[in-house]
Amino acid sequence: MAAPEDSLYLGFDFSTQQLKVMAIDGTLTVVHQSNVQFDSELPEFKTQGGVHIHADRLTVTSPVLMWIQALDLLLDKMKKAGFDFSLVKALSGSGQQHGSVYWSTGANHTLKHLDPEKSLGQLMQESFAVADSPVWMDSSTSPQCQYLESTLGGATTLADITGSRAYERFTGSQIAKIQQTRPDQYQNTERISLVSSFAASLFLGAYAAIDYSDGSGMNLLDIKTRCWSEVCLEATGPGLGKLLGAPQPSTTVLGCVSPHFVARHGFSEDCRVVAFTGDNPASFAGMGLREGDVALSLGTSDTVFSWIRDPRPALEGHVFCNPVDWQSYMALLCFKNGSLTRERVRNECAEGSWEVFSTALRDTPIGNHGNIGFYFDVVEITPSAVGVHRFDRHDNRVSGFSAQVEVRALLEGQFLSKRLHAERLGYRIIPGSRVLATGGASSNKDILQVLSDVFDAPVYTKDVANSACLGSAYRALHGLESVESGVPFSDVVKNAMEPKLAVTPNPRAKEVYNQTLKRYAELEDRILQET
Ligand SMILES: O=C(CO)[C@@H](O)[C@H](O)CF
Repeated sequence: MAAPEDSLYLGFDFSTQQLKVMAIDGTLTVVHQSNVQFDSELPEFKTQGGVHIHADRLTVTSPVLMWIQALDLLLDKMKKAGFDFSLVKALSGSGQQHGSVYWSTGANHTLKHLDPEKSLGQLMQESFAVADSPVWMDSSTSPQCQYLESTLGGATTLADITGSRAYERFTGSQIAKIQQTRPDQYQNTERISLVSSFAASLFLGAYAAIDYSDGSGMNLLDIKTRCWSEVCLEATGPGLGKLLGAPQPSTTVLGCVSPHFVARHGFSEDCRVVAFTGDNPASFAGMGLREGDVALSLGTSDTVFSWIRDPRPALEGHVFCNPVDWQSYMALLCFKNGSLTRERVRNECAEGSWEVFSTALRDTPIGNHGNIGFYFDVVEITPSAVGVHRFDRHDNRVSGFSAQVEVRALLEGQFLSKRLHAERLGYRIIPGSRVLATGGASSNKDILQVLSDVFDAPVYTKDVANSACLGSAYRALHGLESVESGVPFSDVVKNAMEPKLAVTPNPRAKEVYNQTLKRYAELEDRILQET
């Protein structure tokens, strides 16, 4: 039996700007990392931030052959660094969500007969009916979104089935646009993959299934039956079910790595390929979330992941099948007004100093004397609103707060919004619930104290750089072990770097914020009606 440190597990992340890889051993220790930056290392594709923004400023694509050549480059880099591929027992990965790849007729045969004497870039030049894959930054498919929602009977019906209302970046509308505007290329397509299942297909040497979790980001999968929704397929394009193949659980071991990788790079022929998934589901796995947990990534925009068992899809946010527990779900909410808004208020109300900002939080009471603020410097995603709106304890609009009250109103408002919208999607604070905070603001304990008080839960911090890669490597290990023993993911990662307890909620906070949350929801509705 190989010692744990002699067995390696790989996690790849085909993200927007780069291709990354992380290797862990059987003790979950990271033993190797590498990456390929698309713009600088594959300049012949002339991308900016890994994409091409077209003249209409709405269409955004990435060259699929760039992703393929990046994989050739990355594996060569690893070999030059002395990485021993023969120790890899399983690999998995992730891809930017919603992007789509259109394999041309005959590509499956090419995948099954990859000459190890040649690179993937040389072998797959003619394998794609669409050279420029639409990616998640595209917003050119509003007509297709409107058609899909109206065909389904409205946004709410579509959200109830697929976990989200129609979004321009979601794959269903992107496929519909290709079919309508490039019928010859659609006709020459024998398979459609997501970026995640496209990457898995390269390693597998055959078309890989779309997994339930990343498939939830297409407006095509019924997230309760985990099958394609026939009505959504019919509203999108002819013969689409056959082109997509059947979706599979995210824990599926798809098979062994293609002979191309054995002969060309020295992989073991027994190395298993575990289904790839979306970057956010992979990050969810990398953070080691468990039922009742909610994770906040506090960055330029703030992202909220929560583990939910009973989903309540809404017109905001997204419910995806859970990548590590096929009977559960994960919710994803995006908030555009994040750190830039926090920095603006720090500059205007705290002399540009985080220390003065923290003092303001320590010197103002829980509940902020009933003052509530909404700070949408740019058009917010959740909810769709804009502008700064302030209310006093009697729900009267006011034009301003004192500097210290403004600082607390900003943070209470941002965290009340996150709790309100997460609960609307089905998140529930249960005994043992944890808030996991990552990103820049998670280093400020006074900010975390407000977060802990609003959620009435302890806040932990965890350095989750490259969480999508790490989550993919964990999933590779779990996929292999679950075949042999059915062990749950949480058992496989239980020795992973435990998050660090940062703060616990003030006992008085629960009563205050349960009341404030109701007022916040009513005032948000008022803003939405007025604007
Ligand atoms: O569109 C998104 C999620 O819905 C983005 O987070 C992409 O997954 C980034 F690749």
